[in-house]
Amino acid sequence: MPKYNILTINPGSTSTKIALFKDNELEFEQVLRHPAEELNQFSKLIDQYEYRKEKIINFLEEKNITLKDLDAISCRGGLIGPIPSGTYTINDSLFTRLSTDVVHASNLAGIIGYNLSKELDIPSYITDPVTVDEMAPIAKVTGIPGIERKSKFHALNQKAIARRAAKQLNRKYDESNFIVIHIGGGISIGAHEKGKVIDVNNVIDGDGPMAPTRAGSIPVEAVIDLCFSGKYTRTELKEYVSQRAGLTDYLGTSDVRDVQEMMEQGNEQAKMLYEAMAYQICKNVGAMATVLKGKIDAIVVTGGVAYSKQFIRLLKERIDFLGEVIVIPGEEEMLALAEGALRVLTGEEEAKTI
Ligand SMILES: Nc1ncnc2c1ncn2[C@@H]1O[C@H](COP(=O)(O)OP(=O)(O)OP(=O)(O)O)[C@@H](O)[C@H]1O
Ligand SMILES: CCCC(=O)O
Repeated sequence: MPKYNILTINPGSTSTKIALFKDNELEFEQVLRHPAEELNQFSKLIDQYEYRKEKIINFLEEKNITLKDLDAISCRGGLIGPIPSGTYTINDSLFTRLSTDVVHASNLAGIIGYNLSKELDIPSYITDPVTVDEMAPIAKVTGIPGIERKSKFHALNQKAIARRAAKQLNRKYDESNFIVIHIGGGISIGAHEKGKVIDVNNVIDGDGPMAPTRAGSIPVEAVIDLCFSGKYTRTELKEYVSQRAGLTDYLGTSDVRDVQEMMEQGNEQAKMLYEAMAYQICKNVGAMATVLKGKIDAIVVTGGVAYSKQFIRLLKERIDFLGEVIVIPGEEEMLALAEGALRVLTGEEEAKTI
């Protein structure tokens, strides 16, 4: 049986991850770093398109990968408005959605992927973009008519990791209930009920726990005061709460390993903030436990910070009583992208379109 060569593309704020899969077997994975001095030449994210595309093509050429041998390109999907979970063919209409108002690096994946795929005459896809929306109507209600809570989270990794946990437990994902905690630069905590994420904090717009780079939920009155303080433009304030707040602003680092080192050296503020982050995560887990009415097959912890046994111990102190805690550190986004495309290429699933 011939295998499919699938290129996966997953851009972050300072790097672009690419990987080549033969079906779901990883051939190689590479992080292409984008130093600040190179990114600083672009005033808008969309302007980084050519630069990142060139980096990918140059790297593949250096590795002697013939682009013509690719069968499909699978891309991280970004902020494109609420859509159901699944794999989507990138067509002109999705391309337009991806390229309109690009405020998150993940949108660049599909923009690059679609252009490359047209040159190569192969299909390109996105799977489980950041704005996958399976939230129950009741979870969207706020106290202000016309304002709804939105579903923006690590959908790709949360879903992939929940499926893996289900496998570990010999269960089916769509017959199980999980609380998934993704702890990376941002933190999302999702209530997965029978394969649907019926409630989750909006990790992009400032909802949920304080995170390494993010403010999390802040009392509204203080936010109003900040908006009118004259200290920030609208763009600056948005950038601050989503990129430079949280541990980054308090301690000058978003690296939780640095924070642990500070604690070892007796830094009391670092210890308090580290514990506060764990405390806030647990409080949100408690909320999601009520969303699932206590019927929880497992709580699954993932993301970079899940590598820290010390942090996991802190979480367990408060959430152990709710059920089994499964730790799957890191993320499986590249594999999830390859598998998303593969399900379509093999006919197991029909690609969605918008
Ligand atoms: N062994 C470790 N111990 C503690 N923290 C770790 C360890 N390894 C990685 N981290 C932390 O994980 C965080 C990064 O996680 P991750 O790579 O999932 O984030 P990201 O991809 O940048 O952002 P996001 O997951 O929100 O998209 C950093 O704070 C890093 O310090
Ligand atoms: C949810 C997408 C990743 C992030 O910005 O934290």
